Amino acid sequence: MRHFDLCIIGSGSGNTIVDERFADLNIAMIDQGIGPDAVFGGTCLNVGCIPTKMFVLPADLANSPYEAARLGVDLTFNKADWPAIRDRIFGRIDPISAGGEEYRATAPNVTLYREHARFVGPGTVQVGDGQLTADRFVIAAGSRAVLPEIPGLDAVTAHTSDTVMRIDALPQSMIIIGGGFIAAEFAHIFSAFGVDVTVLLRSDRMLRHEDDDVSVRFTELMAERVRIEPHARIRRVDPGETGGVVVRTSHAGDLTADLLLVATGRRPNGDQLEVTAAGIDLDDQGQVIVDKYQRTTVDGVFALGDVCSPHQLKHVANHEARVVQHNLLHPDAMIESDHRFIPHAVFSDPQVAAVGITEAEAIERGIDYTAAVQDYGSVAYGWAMEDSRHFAKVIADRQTQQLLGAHIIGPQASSLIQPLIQAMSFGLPAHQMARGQYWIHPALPELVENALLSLKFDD
Ligand SMILES: Cc1cc2nc3c(=O)[nH]c(=O)nc-3n(C[C@H](O)[C@H](O)[C@H](O)COP(=O)(O)OP(=O)(O)OC[C@H]3O[C@@H](n4cnc5c(N)ncnc54)[C@H](O)[C@@H]3O)c2cc1C
Ligand SMILES: NC(=O)c1ccc[n+]([C@@H]2O[C@H](COP(=O)([O-])OP(=O)(O)OC[C@H]3O[C@@H](n4cnc5c(N)ncnc54)[C@H](O)[C@@H]3O)[C@@H](O)[C@H]2O)c1
Repeated sequence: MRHFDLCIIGSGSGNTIVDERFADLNIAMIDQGIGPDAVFGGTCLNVGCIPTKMFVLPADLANSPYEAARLGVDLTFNKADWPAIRDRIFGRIDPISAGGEEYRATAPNVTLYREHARFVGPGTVQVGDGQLTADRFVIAAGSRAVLPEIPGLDAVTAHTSDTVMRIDALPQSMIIIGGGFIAAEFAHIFSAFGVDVTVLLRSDRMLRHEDDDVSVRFTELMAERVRIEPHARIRRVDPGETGGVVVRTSHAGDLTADLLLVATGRRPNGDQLEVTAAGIDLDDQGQVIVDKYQRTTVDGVFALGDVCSPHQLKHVANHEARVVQHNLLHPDAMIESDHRFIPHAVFSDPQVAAVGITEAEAIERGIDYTAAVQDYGSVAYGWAMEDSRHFAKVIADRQTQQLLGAHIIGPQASSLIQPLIQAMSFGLPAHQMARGQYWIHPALPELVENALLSLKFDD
């Protein structure tokens, strides 16, 4: 049985840990691969953040005639050349994945295993037919798409985000089950490309974890482009008579489509890694339990990213990887992860971005807060855009003026949110942030300035 100084399981953010400072360690890296082709490099690069955003860009263009017409420009959307878009995107991504694998496979102090791993005892991992041991482990095994228990689902082709970006041709129609991040982004992508999209929701709204004002507005705006079925009650799924699927519901009868996309959340992979065989504890959500140093319940075993975090976001996985990297190198001077103000963005149309608490959470926690909603159309650039649909909402502590939450729905939301993340991270009070700096006129960040100035404080 081979023994290593360090074993890293997962080549997503886990792959960022090993650099020249680890040159004197004998390292095993294990990755079974991701997506239909079991590629190297994890979710974000291959089947997550990067390809989705590369599809969003042409989708935004395909959707632009609608906006252009409002402003007096006559554009026509003719068609999306799906194979060309798909092949351009993966023609750029696949070589990066292959190059990353080659780099790791040829590193003198790294042994790369491209197989499924599972713990069989403390400090011992089964990899394919063999076993290995290591002094220290990093569990960076990510998460996987969950398929809900719907009768018949296993007898139809149910796409997930892992497969839907590589389909041969655009379908004419698509049913999406779920109303979260992935549903919101793919509903935009495929409807912009001309696909007839139906979204089946368990609740009454898409993005229901966002601030209520945002999720209500998002659902209204998305409903102009796709069919949304709230409170959908799915009885079963069957293959369609001429291909595709039939989703049988008890609220709207049988719904048919050429393609079914399931986007109902992702489950951490600690169970399949059988971490409990090594004494590593999982919580009731299946996440590997870690402390503030990213240490699991077993000495010498760290975890990071989706496998241990309620925030399944790449910037969180990357942050935690930097913490783990430091703590491996400096076991006597460990640093803590900073999970205070974790932002997120949904790259749909409209975009949504948020950081901190929602207004409902402020009420639930009994916080003495003040909130302000600022419409895009109320600032110069938004007025020039003739925007009447989008807004920013800020929530602050009424006494300290510290920002507690920020929520933006509209163009460039994912960029506009950044100064608000900065203010929260560095403790900048709202009015000081608004008046302590220039805001370029007539640029869109004046939306943030005016939202801050709209907050009413006691003094
Ligand atoms: C469609 C989609 C879009 C997304 N868009 C965004 C976005 O815009 N912004 C954002 O911040 N986040 C986004 N995310 C989330 C983001 O991709 C993840 O949070 C992030 O990639 C997690 O990184 P990780 O290192 O924890 O895991 P991963 O990158 O998933 O790496 C885990 C690796 O471990 C391997 N592995 C798992 N189990 C085993 C095992 N037992 N044996 C061997 N190998 C194993 C897997 O094959 C995988 O390669 C998106 C996710 C999806 C699905
Ligand atoms: N832009 C981004 O940062 C981005 C983009 C995509 C994915 N992600 C990450 O990936 C994760 C997974 O995305 P997701 O959209 O699959 O999950 P999600 O948690 O965002 O949404 C899941 C949706 O499925 C619904 N649902 C759950 N079980 C269901 C069932 N049995 N029947 C019907 N509906 C059901 C939920 O009500 C919810 O609407 C996200 O939570 C996010 O962390 C991030």
